[in-house]
Amino acid sequence: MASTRPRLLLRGLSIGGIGPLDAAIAPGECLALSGPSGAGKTRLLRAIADLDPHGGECRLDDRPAGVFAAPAWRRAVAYLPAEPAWWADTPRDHLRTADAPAGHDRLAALDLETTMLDRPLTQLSSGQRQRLALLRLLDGQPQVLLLDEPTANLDADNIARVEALVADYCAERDAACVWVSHDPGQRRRVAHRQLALDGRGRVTACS
Ligand SMILES: Nc1ncnc2c1ncn2[C@@H]1O[C@H](COP(=O)(O)OP(=O)(O)OP(=O)(O)O)[C@@H](O)[C@H]1O
Repeated sequence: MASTRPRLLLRGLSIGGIGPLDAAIAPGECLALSGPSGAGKTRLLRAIADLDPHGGECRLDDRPAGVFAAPAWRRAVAYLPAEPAWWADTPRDHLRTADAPAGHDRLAALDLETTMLDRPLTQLSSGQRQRLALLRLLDGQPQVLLLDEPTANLDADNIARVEALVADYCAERDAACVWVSHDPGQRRRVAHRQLALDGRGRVTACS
């Protein structure tokens, strides 16, 4: 981690009775977020991405979210939903760097064929779409990744590929990551620190 100034700073973040959450995530650092189903993990990620009204403060490199235009904040602090939405027919329509070397490298890193880029999304498996959604997210070159169970539909080999790609991206770009996972083994593998919510959305444990 190149610097001690937080990439992402959260102060008193709350939404619908969930929180408050305070956290400082350094460049290159990954924070795992866990808690029972319904605890509020998704709502907190959406609050950080400024997708829903919330309380508290989020800062990127010490700049408050309020000084960013909403689309700029959401590009820099990018949220990957557990069930990503698609607005066009094929993966290529969503990927700016599909034909660039970096785009090809990332496809290969996730064991995706380039021919897949032109297939209708409706004809791809949920695991293929989940990996493509991660590529779409990285395409925007975010400084913070908010990952909501990004390997939920994947087998062990592809889980390892996703974990490696995210780790490489964060290390290369000094990006921060908040990774929601129900898998304790995955949280230990990917995260430098962990934070847990109880069933009522309060922070109960940090490590
Ligand atoms: N837009 C919303 N407005 C009000 N309540 C909501 C909204 N979205 C979800 N909820 C509720 O807020 C609580 C937290 O939901 P959330 O999706 O954040 O849980 P989660 O911890 O991500 O769960 P899971 O592990 O099952 O994905 C749940 O009780 C849910 O029903």
